[in-house]
Amino acid sequence: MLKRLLGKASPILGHRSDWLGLCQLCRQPCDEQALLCHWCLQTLHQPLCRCRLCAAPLPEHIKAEEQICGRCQRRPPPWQRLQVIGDYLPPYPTLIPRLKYAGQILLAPPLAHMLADHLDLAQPPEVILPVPLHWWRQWRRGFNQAEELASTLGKITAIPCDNRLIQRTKATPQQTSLSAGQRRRNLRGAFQIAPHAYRHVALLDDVVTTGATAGRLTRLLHESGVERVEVWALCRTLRHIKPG
Ligand SMILES: O=P(O)(O)OC[C@H]1O[C@H](OP(=O)(O)OP(=O)(O)O)[C@H](O)[C@@H]1O
Repeated sequence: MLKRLLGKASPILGHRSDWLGLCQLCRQPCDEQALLCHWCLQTLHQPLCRCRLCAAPLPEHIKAEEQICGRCQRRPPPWQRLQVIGDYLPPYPTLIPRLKYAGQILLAPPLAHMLADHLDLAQPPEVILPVPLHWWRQWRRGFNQAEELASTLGKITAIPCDNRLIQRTKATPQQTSLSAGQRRRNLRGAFQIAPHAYRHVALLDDVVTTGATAGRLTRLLHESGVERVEVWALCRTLRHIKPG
């Protein structure tokens, strides 16, 4: 139903030929390669100073090495860093569902460019690992939004992507419809990690909400020998991420 509604509300944007030369947000004519006009692109930017662990916004004057919020100092999440563009605030609640549920995969490259602009790559990971979908959901959707983002991000950063290391072996209900506790339980036994030799990885998802997905995968990656897991996502929600 949601797919059908979003499909009607917004034009299909699966191929460059589908684009009518209008900004995908304000519908004004626009020449931008980014599919968004100059003004709407500005609304995608968010402040850069954020907690290194949960990406909550912090005052600008805090030094980089001290950028850990009070909550994360008390109860740190399992990953070593969370990097996002910003909070899940407009226009992201418009753009991300269009990408995922209305098949507008041409939105992935401009969103990946925006994320790249917000990443600190002083210590780059060896590999980008997009969070996988179960094959059945990927087949129904026609693509995996995280793989689409990873593909562009890999080209921009020159960091290779590995779409096969993590397998989603269990078809679980969507996280979106569940409470925080249900989200954690929902993912039990959902993923498998293939043998590898990575030590520092970036796990890429579209959104981090409670952190259940990123947390589950971080633990599995640590168990498989990874020492440093960075989580990269377009957005985080404003609720505090639960450590486990
Ligand atoms: O931080 P969390 O609370 O785990 O929530 C975030 C996850 O929820 C969404 O996926 P969902 O399972 O809804 O599937 P989707 O890709 O079909 O939207 C999103 O793509 C993340 O993977």
